[in-house]
Amino acid sequence: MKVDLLNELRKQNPIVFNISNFVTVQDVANGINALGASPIMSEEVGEAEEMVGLASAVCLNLGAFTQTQVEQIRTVGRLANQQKRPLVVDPVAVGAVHYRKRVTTGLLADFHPDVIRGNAGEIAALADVDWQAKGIDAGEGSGDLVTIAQACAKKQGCVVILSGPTDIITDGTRTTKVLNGTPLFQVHVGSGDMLSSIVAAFCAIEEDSFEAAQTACLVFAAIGQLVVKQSPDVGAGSFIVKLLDALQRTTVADIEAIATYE
Ligand SMILES: Nc1ncnc2c1ncn2[C@@H]1O[C@H](COP(=O)(O)OP(=O)(O)O)[C@@H](O)[C@H]1O
Ligand SMILES: Cc1ncsc1CCOP(=O)(O)O
Ligand SMILES: [Mg+2]
Repeated sequence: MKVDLLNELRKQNPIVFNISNFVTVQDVANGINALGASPIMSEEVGEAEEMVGLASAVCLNLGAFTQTQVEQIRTVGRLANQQKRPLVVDPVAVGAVHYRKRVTTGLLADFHPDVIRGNAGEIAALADVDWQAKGIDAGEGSGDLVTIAQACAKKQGCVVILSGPTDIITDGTRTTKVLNGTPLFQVHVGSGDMLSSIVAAFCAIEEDSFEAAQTACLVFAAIGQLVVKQSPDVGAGSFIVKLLDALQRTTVADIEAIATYE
């Protein structure tokens, strides 16, 4: 695990172009900014080519799109492939809404992501595995999560992150489980969206998407865990504030001291 990619990220301060959703856009921007990357957002297809050109990685969040935005997302995804920018997709609620699954499947036929990051309900849906997703949340299912993540990686031909109490990162062959984290991530809407853009930030500075993805998962989960260790009384409101502080201040050594993965 290359935890010191975090120092490289802070040194390079890569620009990450995000198509976010209106719910969590500010968390995403401040999250990657605090960590050490440089966010930029856009909703206008007319500037897509320039946006992709100036960015070192692109994150497409499918959390709340209109038909117009789907066409912007399609254009940006194709441009990211053409301009060889690392591309991360977050398929929010694709397991809970048939319309989203249909649109997302169409988008994934038009461009190729380097990493897909979702919870169990979302990754199961993209692997065509039976699962009861619950809105934006993972929901319930009985399948083995490592098997589901690997099936999704093989089907989609990219690195897959199945996040949750344990994050599973796989390219279909290599697989890592990150055991760090805190249940408080679940009481803040936007935790997953922040992680997806942080994955894009690491992809901007590390060519191997699997390495980038596993480091991003460890860094984010460990920093959340450290927040709770340092402030045991933290609740849903103060968690995000303290998380932003910790994204800015936590060192590679702090993370290495509690890193738990296999
Ligand atoms: N119960 C939990 N314990 C520890 N970490 C968690 C838990 N649930 C989620 N996380 C962490 O929260 C972040 C967001 O993951 P997740 O909740 O799966 O995404 P989403 O918000 O898209 O459903 C990840 O870093 C994950 O490791
Ligand atoms: C509530 C909500 N509705 C549409 S997108 C969104 C945010 C999802 O954020 P996350 O997947 O990070 O919890
Ligand atoms: Mg999500």
